[in-house]
Amino acid sequence: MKVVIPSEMSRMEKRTIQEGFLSEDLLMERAGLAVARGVLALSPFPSSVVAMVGKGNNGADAVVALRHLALKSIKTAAILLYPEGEHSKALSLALKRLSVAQGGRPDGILHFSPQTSIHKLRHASVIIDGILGTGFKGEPANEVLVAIETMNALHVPVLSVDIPTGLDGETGRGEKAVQANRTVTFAFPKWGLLVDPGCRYTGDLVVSDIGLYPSLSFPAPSRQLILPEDMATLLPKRPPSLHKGQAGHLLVWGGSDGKWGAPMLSGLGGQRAGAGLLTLLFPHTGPKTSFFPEQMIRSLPESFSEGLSAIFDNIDVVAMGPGLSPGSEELQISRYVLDEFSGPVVADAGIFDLYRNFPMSLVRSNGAPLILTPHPGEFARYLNLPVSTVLEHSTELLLEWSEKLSAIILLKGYRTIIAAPDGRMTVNMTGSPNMATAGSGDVLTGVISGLLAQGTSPYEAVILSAYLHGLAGAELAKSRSIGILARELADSVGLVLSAAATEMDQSVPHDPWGDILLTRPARPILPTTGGPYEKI
Ligand SMILES: NC(=O)C1=CN([C@@H]2O[C@H](COP(=O)(O)OP(=O)(O)OC[C@H]3O[C@@H](n4cnc5c(N)ncnc54)[C@H](OP(=O)(O)O)[C@@H]3O)[C@@H](O)[C@H]2O)[C@@H](O)CC1
Ligand SMILES: Nc1ncnc2c1ncn2[C@@H]1O[C@H](COP(=O)(O)OP(=O)(O)O)[C@@H](O)[C@H]1O
Ligand SMILES: [K+]
Repeated sequence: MKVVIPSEMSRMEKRTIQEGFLSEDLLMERAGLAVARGVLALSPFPSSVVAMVGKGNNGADAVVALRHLALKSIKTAAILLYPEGEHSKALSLALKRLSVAQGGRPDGILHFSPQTSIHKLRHASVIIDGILGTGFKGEPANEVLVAIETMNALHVPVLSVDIPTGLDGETGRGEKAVQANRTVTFAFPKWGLLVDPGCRYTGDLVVSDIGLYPSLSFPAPSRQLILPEDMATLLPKRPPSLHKGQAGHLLVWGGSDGKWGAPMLSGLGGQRAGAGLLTLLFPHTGPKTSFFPEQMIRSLPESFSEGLSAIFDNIDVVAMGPGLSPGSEELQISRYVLDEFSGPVVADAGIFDLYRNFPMSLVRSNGAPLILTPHPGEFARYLNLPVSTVLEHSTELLLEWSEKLSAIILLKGYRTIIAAPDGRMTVNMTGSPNMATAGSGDVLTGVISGLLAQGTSPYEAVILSAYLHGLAGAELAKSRSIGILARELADSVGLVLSAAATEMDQSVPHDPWGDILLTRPARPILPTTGGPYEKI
């Protein structure tokens, strides 16, 4: 599914109006009606609905919603943050229409003050947040901050129009944003609503079609979200005559004393994703057998400078880094893999420590595909930045570094995000807190590598893996929400992949104009900066 940023959204709106001959009034009617429906989803029989109204079209949408509710005999009030002279044309018109629908009640349209508005707000069944939408830039002005704080301090359900006020739709930043219970967004989800920390402010996210012409906005989607229906086109094809030699040979190189399990789990992830053959490459001091008998072991010779090419012959994909401890031999081997091995390389864990003082050296001189899968702590160490900076600026950092390194970067987390050097980005929404267990990330590295080994193209392999890996955790959570082992997560990947492959051909009838409910994030909100990665 396409995901947009605010500038794409306003371009789409302008061109739909100018070239598509749909009026702003009509689009706003549809938007307002979707919001009114959202209000009733939160509170089916509201005693009163109050809207906090800014000066732009976000406020106008909220006022249109109030009118639809007033016409159904629901008590409504619009609380205005700005004097009439500052209102957009659409807002002025919407207020006139509301006043008629309210029968001209003097307390139907009021001006905001923290002292006098609090009574009305506190007794509302739902508050509509129509202060700022996609026109928001910078930091919320003072009068907006006061309104946000007033709303957040009350225990009244809040429905945000398009985006919670104070949230940046392009990056998901917004420490002081409205904490919504539901957000009704128009046409397409905005990137900032889906990524962390923005996703913690949206509540349930509903995407409502309002009739915009997406083709009038951009030639190709640059940002997206993976939905179940996207899987059909991404899954590797497995003809009936397939033999293991055709399903790819994955080599996982990693491990160190105390951490031999990490590469084994990556190997298992690759095998559960369908790789035909799996070899673990260990130093000569490493184990000679794997915990899993289906995995082959190859030991590096004590002096390996001449022998590396033989090791990587006939290998389709290399995953390197799980459990790896940095050292000069490790640098030498990784250089060989990056520059001489011609297949895709997935780099994780120990590789980020190995290259932390010279991050640009991770570039592959042979130009073959490179995929990096750090968690925020690893990415921060690798770039020598505080973790809080990585968490706050994840979108920008991923775009910048994937271009610099010519690599696909997947940043793991509650909402994993993926960036490609050409500017494409994907956010993944599957997952479950039961995955917060050692080795989950190792499994993901393996799943990506396993799909690559079967010939899936790099970007597709990465986004599909993030989706499947999260789905596997969520499936397991149905029977075990706590205490899973990473090896069980890998097993679950195999099961969800198989289920997806069998369901692939069954088309589900759907309503293309229907609202889409995207998410039910956990509440209450958690601190978004610092957090557990600070300790790593
Ligand atoms: N896109 C679509 O297809 C459709 C969009 N629709 C709706 O329109 C909404 C976008 O409307 P919009 O462009 O009028 O912007 P909106 O967010 O209401 O506010 C703009 C005002 O905010 C102000 N402002 C900015 N930053 C600020 C700050 N930090 N602190 C304080 N103030 C700040 C800024 O003032 P300025 O800084 O320019 O003085 C400006 O006057 C969109 O979200 C959706 O709800 C639907 O109706 C139909 C189809
Ligand atoms: N609460 C959660 N919601 C969604 N995904 C999660 C959650 N907790 C962990 N994960 C996923 O589990 C994986 C953990 O990876 P990582 O931190 O690298 O673990 P390890 O290093 O132990 O293998 C990531 O893919 C992350 O997205
Ligand atoms: K809003």
